Amino acid sequence: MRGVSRSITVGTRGSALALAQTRWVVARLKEEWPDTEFRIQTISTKGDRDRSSLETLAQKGDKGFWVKEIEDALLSSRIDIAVHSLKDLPTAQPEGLEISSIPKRVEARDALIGKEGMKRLVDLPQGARIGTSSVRRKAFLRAFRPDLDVKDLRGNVDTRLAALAGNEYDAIILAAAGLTRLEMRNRIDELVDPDILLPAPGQGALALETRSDDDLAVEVAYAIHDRATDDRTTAEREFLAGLGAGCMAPVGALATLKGGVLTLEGWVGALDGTQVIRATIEGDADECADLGAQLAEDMLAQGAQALIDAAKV
Ligand SMILES: NCc1[nH]cc(CCC(=O)O)c1CC(=O)O
Repeated sequence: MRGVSRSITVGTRGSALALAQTRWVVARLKEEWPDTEFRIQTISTKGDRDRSSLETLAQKGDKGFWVKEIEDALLSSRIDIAVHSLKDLPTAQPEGLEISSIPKRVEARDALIGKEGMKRLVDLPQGARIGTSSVRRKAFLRAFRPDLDVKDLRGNVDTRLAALAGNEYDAIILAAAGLTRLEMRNRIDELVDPDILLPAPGQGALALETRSDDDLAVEVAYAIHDRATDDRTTAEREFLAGLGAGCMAPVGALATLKGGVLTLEGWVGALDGTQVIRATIEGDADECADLGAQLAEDMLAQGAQALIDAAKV
């Protein structure tokens, strides 16, 4: 039996999704550390309170939008482990904090939920109104189907589902992993092919963040680490970092692993859908960080910076 002498406080945002994924993490940690006591502490972030439009948020380019207050709680030892959606986490951690564990990712793709007769992207009629919360989805959807009316839709998963029930949208797109964690996988009408809509870097994966010098919390968290997910998401996030971009940029990345070979695909799109730069790189999984950085360089040479900058204004 493994146990640690002190209780561990796990902190997260208070949204239904954040709580569902934190309860999942704590249940997994409990399996590994049956004699340890875990507590869950919720913390409100700027992202939970700000009701600005997507464009305004992208303009602010605010990196720690969903995480600043949680990282402050870690640094002041009010919590010991923070649970984040990896895609919301800036690509660099503040001094004194580190990502000490990345559990296995089950689903990176985006999901479509539509009204009757609108249950697949290819079946949507001309001009169908699609609600989404990210500039990445907007850019890639408009590139795939310029005829669609892609509209802003912010809020938590419940808010977005309620909006679909109203008259303003014919379909909505959101991360499949979030719906799965909320036990709403049965609501998904289509898992969108990554060839149409490349997921956000790190989408669907979780990250456990700790103080770097808290050996106990680091060890506890690491018990549910998944090496393959780490390699894949490291490549994806290094790509994002190499572009100098964050989670509010029109950037997609998805890495796959086969027999130690990592293949990373990256896209950068114009918000109006008129252009998508796509590139792929392949190499040894041990070089995952370098592969991401190299792909970013390749894309910058192809003019990616202008698309990223344009999406901010
Ligand atoms: N920015 C919000 C956010 N952060 C993580 C998820 C979903 C779960 C995940 O990607 O791990 C979502 C909602 C969404 O994109 O639909």
